Parts: sequence; structure tokens; C-alpha cells
Amino acid sequence: MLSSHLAGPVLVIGTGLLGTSVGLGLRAKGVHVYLSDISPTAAGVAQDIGAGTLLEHQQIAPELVVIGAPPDVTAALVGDALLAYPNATVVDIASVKGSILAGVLADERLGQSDTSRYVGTHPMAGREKSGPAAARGELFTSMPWVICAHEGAEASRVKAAESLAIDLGATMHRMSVTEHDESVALISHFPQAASSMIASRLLNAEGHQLALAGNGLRDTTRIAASDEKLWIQIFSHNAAALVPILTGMKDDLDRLINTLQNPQGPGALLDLSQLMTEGNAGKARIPGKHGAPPQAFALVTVLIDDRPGQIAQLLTEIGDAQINIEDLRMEHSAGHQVGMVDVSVVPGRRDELIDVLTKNGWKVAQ
Ligand SMILES: NC(=O)c1ccc[n+]([C@@H]2O[C@H](COP(=O)([O-])OP(=O)(O)OC[C@H]3O[C@@H](n4cnc5c(N)ncnc54)[C@H](O)[C@@H]3O)[C@@H](O)[C@H]2O)c1
Ligand SMILES: O=C(O)C(=O)C[C@]1(C(=O)O)C=C[C@@H](O)C=C1
Repeated sequence: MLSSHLAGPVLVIGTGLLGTSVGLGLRAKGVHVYLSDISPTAAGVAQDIGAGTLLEHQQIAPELVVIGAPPDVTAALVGDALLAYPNATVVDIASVKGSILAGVLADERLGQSDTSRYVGTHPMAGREKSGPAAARGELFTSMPWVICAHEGAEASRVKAAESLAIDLGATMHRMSVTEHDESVALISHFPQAASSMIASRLLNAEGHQLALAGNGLRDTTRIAASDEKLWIQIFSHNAAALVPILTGMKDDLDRLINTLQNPQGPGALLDLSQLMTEGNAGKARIPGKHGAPPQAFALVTVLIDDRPGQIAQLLTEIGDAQINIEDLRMEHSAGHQVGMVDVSVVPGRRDELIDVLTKNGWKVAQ
């Protein structure tokens, strides 16, 4: 078992997707984890899948308490935990930070020595699913984890919060709550709003239209499946940072509508070209997964028969050719006994991959 920075025990309050993922990740490091949730079922499932031990009537003195509940109850749960466990560091992992810090500092039950043990944090990893059954111990590996220590936080408490991120394999980013909320409004909350709006256009789509859906629609709507109860809280807690970004989008939309109302008009084509090139440039600024520099991988699509062992064979042959796979995705072709595997590789190895696979008899769609 790998050694951990945290000694434990750690108490996770709120054992849904995120809290259970924290429990699973810490258990894999050998840290003792207790689990608690307002829903006995959520806590029970988390225990059953190995995220820790149910907190029932045991008297515990946790080193760290992690609040993994929704944003609207987080500040109150932080306050409860600071009072219930007077020696513990208490962190939350909610997606918004300013409103929660304000709630904790305004809690009249707490003195300065209590709030000095609180550190707000936010792992930038998640899924469009919720609940403990969707949890993964590796969720945070190489993903950013923001630490938003407030002015009154004790250094040793900040270190404990950082130890949690390190033990779970995340990369640490320190910032103020304001910097955090503005950043995530742009890179997380705005994309969620845009994805939900794109998907909501489909409500009245005809079946024959939807039957044509390809990767463009799937790529832009994955997170539209996210939990509505969680996101109404995130949007409303971070409204001030989100409004300017949505206003900028509205201006762009107005400009596009204007241009398309007269697509042969003077400057219209230049306007459309600008929309695309600005989008290309923005996309190129997104770092590669796991913090790597931006890199456009080359995609090779391989057609495989829909029968057992095909993917394993494909991966073995790519491995034998000493070509590293950067990303892998599989799609089924509706109504056909065929699958399509998208293999991403560094651009310099693309032609070689196509050669190897074609020689080995695979059908490669170029
Ligand atoms: N889902 C994501 O992608 C993601 C990513 C990063 C951070 N977060 C943050 O993590 C937190 C949890 O999100 P999630 O996706 O795991 O949600 P979830 O719905 O899967 O889990 C939340 C859990 O909190 C429990 N809970 C609610 N009120 C409680 C209370 N008063 N006391 C104890 N438990 C309570 C619920 O029963 C549920 O099991 C949220 O604050 C969210 O903003 C989510
Ligand atoms: O991958 C996803 O499904 C997510 O939406 C994760 C995501 C994100 O925007 O990156 C969503 C909200 C969280 O606060 C942090 C991470």
C-alpha cells in the first residue's frame, strides 16, 4: 500500500459522487475513513463499495473532515463539524467558494479559533453523474485541485488540506475565493450553461433529425446530463461571476444572428471567419489533459467487428508497434454489427499507425 501524507482518520460527510470518490482514493492509500450522509442509503452504498466505515455511534477524533454535500448546506455542515471535532481540520469540496466562506465566517456559533481550522477547496474533477455508485477512487489523479485558504486559516490546516489533494494524486493550485469563483465561472459554469442550452434546443426535434446525431452533438452535450439540483445551486451561488461571461456570449450571438440575416452582405464572410478563428484560438489555449501543454492529437478511426476480443487485439497490436495511445473512444454504429474506435496519438505517429493497422488487416476510416 502507498504511503500517505494524511495520518487519518478522515471523516467524509456527504457520500455522493465526490465524497465517496475521496473515501475510495484515501482507502487505497491506507487511510482510515469514516462515512456519514443524511441519506443512510448513500452512506451504506459508499461503505459497500469500499470507501470507508459507516459513522454510527463511535466516538472519533478525525484529523480531517471533508464536507462533500451540496453547496447550499455546506457552510452549515462546516460549522457543525468545526464544533463537533475541535481538533480537526475541516475542508469542503464544493464547486463555489466565495458564498461558502462568507457563510462560515458569518456563523455566530464559531469563534476565530474555530474558523482558523477551515480551508475551502475544490477538486476540478467530476462527472455528469451523481451518487456514490458513480464514484471512482482515481477521479482526482493528475486533475487540478484548488486550495482557497482564507486570511485567518492556520498554516498547519492549509497543509492538511493540501495533503488531501496530494494523497489523491491531484495537482494543487492556490488562489483566493474571488480568483477561484471567476475562474470556474469561465471554465466550468459557463460550459455547463452552454451545454444545457444546446441540449434544450433538442426538446422539439423530430426523431429523424436526432437519428443523424454524430460526435459534434455528443461532444457538446455530455454535461447537459448533469444533476439539476446541484447545478441550480452552483449557478445561483456564482451568478455575479457568470453574468459578464454570459453577456459576452450574448453579444457574440447577436453579432452572429445579424451576420446570418444577410450572409451575402459586406463583411459577412469575414465576420464568420473571425468567429471560427477566434474559436480555434480559444480551443488551442486549453491545456492538455492532466495539465500537459496544449496538444492537438491526431485521430485515427478504426472499424471493428462487434464481437468479443476485438478491442483487446487492436490495443495489443498498437502496443506491439510501440505507439502510445493518448486517448481512446468507442462508438457503435446504429443498426450495424460494427463499432468504431477513435484512437488518438501524437501527430508524428499517425501515418505509421495507419500503415501498421492497414497492413494487419484493420479497416481504417481516414
Ligand atoms: N459532481 C461534480 O462533478 C463535482 C465536482 C467537484 C465538486 N463537486 C462538489 O461536490 C459536492 C458534492 O457533489 P456530488 O456531485 O458528489 O453530489 P451528490 O449528489 O452525488 O452527493 C451529495 C451527497 O450529499 C448528501 N447530503 C445532502 N445534504 C446533506 C446533509 N445535510 N448532511 C449530510 N449529507 C448530505 C446527499 O445525500 C448526497 O449523498 C458539491 O458541493 C459539488 O459542488 C461536484
Ligand atoms: O467532467 C464533468 O462532468 C464535470 O462537469 C466536472 C466539473 C468541470 O466543470 O470540469 C464540474 C463541476 C465541478 O465543480 C468540477 C468539475
